[in-house]
Amino acid sequence: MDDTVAIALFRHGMTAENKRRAYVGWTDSPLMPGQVFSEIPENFDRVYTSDLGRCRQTANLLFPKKTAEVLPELREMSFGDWEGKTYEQLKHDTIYQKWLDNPFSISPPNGESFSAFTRRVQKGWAEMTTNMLEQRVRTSALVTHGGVIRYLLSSYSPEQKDFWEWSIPYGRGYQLTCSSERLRRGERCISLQEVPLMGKQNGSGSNIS
Ligand SMILES: Cc1cc2ncn([C@H]3O[C@H](COP(=O)(O)O)[C@@H](O)[C@H]3O)c2cc1C
Repeated sequence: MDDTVAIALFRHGMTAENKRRAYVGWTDSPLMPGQVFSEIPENFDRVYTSDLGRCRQTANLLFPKKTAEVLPELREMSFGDWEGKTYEQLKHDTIYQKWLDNPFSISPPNGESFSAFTRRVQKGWAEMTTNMLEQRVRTSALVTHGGVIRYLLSSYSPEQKDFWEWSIPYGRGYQLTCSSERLRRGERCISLQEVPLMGKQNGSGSNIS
């Protein structure tokens, strides 16, 4: 019996805030107009999404026939007072400079610490995978954010790369194939591949996060 489960992780399409390279965590920002996503050839049993509008919007464009299940725990890290600000606007801020040197131990003012963020994402991942295993879902797609995907790949991909080593293009997906048993135990998956998209998506191909 095939005991594997596939989970494809998609980053949302580019937003205006992404384009001006502002920090956007919990701030909502609609997708840039005119982005065309081709339909995904794979027929996913289930679609999950972060609760933020840019992800819900992308989930609707990628999977127009499916109702996505919303997982608020899989939203991006909160940048607190820095939300909507760019590097140029923040570069003279001493806390920001310290954070750039060590984003895993310094927190943005009124934002989330990296450890609070990863605890929350782990909770969301556990909720999603438990739901998949209980309901015998074999293939699912999760539409989420750059930071969340980096963290999930650095934790669950068989390839052991650090958080910053992954490049996460807008609107593209990475598919993890996992054994049910390892997934249940919270262990690494067994393979990782890029999800091939049919056609092309405007505004993709950039790795800016
Ligand atoms: C530790 C950490 C450092 C970051 N530096 C930039 N981003 C990135 O996070 C956001 C990516 O989210 P989205 O995919 O919704 O566009 C970007 O705004 C960018 O600021 C970070 C994210 C994290 C977790």
